[in-house]
Amino acid sequence: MVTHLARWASRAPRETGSERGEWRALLGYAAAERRWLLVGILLGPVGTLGALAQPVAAKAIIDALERGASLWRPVVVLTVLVVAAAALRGLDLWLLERTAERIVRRVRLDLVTRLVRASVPATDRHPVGELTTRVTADTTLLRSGVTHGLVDTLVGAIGMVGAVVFMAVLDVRLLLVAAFVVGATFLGLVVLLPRMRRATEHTQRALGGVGAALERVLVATRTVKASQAEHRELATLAERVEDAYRHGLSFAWLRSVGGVVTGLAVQGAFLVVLAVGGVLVARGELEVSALIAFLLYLFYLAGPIGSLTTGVTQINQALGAVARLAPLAALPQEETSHGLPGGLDGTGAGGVVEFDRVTFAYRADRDRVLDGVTFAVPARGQTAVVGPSGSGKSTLFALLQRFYEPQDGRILLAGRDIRDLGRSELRRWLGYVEQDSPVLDGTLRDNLLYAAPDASEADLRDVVRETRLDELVERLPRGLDTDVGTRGTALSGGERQRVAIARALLRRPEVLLLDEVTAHLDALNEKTLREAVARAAGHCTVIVVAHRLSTVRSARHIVVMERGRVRAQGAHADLMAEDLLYRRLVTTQLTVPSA
Ligand SMILES: Nc1ncnc2c1ncn2[C@@H]1O[C@H](COP(=O)(O)OP(=O)(O)OP(=O)(O)O)[C@@H](O)[C@H]1O
Repeated sequence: MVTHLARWASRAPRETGSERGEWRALLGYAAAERRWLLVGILLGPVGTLGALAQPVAAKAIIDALERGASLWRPVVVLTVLVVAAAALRGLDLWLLERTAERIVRRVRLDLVTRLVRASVPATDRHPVGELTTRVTADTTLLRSGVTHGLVDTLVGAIGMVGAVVFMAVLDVRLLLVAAFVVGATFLGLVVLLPRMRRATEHTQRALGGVGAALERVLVATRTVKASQAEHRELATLAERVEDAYRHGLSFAWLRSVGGVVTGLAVQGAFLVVLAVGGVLVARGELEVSALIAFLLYLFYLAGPIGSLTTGVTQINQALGAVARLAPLAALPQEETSHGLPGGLDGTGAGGVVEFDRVTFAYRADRDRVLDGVTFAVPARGQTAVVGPSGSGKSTLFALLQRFYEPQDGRILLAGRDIRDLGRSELRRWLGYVEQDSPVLDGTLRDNLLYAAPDASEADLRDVVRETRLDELVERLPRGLDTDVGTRGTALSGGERQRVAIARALLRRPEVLLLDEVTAHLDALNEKTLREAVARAAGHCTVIVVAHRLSTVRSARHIVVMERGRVRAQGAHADLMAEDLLYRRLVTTQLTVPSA
């Protein structure tokens, strides 16, 4: 789904930073709903004409009164005008609200799609809370600007021009006096608008800050409480909320000033017109009915001026929202092409997975995390990767799944460069268990079937048994259909890990990537996991970032990483005999004994 916002965001930075570009994006969204907007725009002036004609009808009643003529016709005309104008306004409002909702639905859908499909490096750079605020709060601002803002501005302008024409017909001299009102209002708007936009921008940024600060607390609630850091976090949050309040207040103040300026201008002009008009009536140069009609137009003028002010303010806010949403719309997406023709067909020469002189840094201006890494993983069985913390072990998995692209070298899966496979084809072959073993909000069944939604009930039961989750299923009140809670808080650490492994196994991957947790598991849990992984290694290739002695002992092949390089590789006994770092790792880090 490509939107105007995304198209605009993908253009040269010169244009994305410009008001022209923002306008283009805003009108692009409006154009997508042009049919209904047009109806809304047309209904607005029709209603306005109905309202504009009311003073004329009122004048007709007064004239009829003066002449002693029948009143019923002008009274009926006035009543019809009043009712029709109100009905049209209601219909217009409903259509506009509906169009606004449709536009905002489109924008939100587009943005969430882009966020979910964004590449891993792109999302790494944004705090989640801030992204959430953009998608919710900023799109709401866009909502009003792109519909009510545009329509109010147009309807206000038409109403103003209409009133001016009618007033000119009635008396040009009085019109000149009224022009003062229009001039003063525009002058006020010109001064106030940029300030209002800045205030909105600051408010929205502060709101993004609230989202980011809240996310920081909520993802680590237990750590925050255990560290007794609530008051510090609350202080930060309160500061951000206060910030949003201050800027919101300054916007409200500017808006009120705008309202007072336009209100005073209309009232002031009313008094001046009354005085000047009174003199003209006294001199016999103006009819009383013409003066009354003129004054009614003047009062009427407050409406279009109000519409115009609100409309321009809303457009201004929406333009700001467009500018803030643009970076989200420009988030680089993971390409989902199917790669070069010909899928995978069994094992390639030299091992199922092969790293060939792979060099990688998370950012171009940072140190290399992997530096010329070369090793091959034999088909079937377990290969363990060990090394000191930060030596680049988990990064190997991230590259193998193409979350990131190496700057140099290549990675082969079954003899084919993974870049030629396309991400979806590649990931179909892989199962991945993260170090944190995340459990998603939902039932145990949802969690187990997450990576293989089409797995059969029999397969599900098999995997549950293999990973010894059957005991847990029996214990849970609703078995597999028990809600395991937000972020899996209803499960123990060991259970979470087994759920994560079961989820990956159910996918029946050719290559299972397992990032072992460093936490010490009890002997039973560890044995269960080891057996489940050993069984998996019988029919697929298991690569495990190992933190336990039992894991390296049962591995066919061990790769020792040190500061982004492969330092040694081989079997456990050989490495124990030959490699100092490995020996040290075994005695210091891989200390969890075999159960
Ligand atoms: N998303 C990221 N952005 C930037 N740097 C990262 C990112 N992920 C990891 N790093 C850095 O890359 C280096 C290697 O990290 P990696 O997670 O691969 O190490 P590891 O060997 O798996 O460590 P551990 O055993 O502690 O899990 C570390 O210095 C880490 O700070």
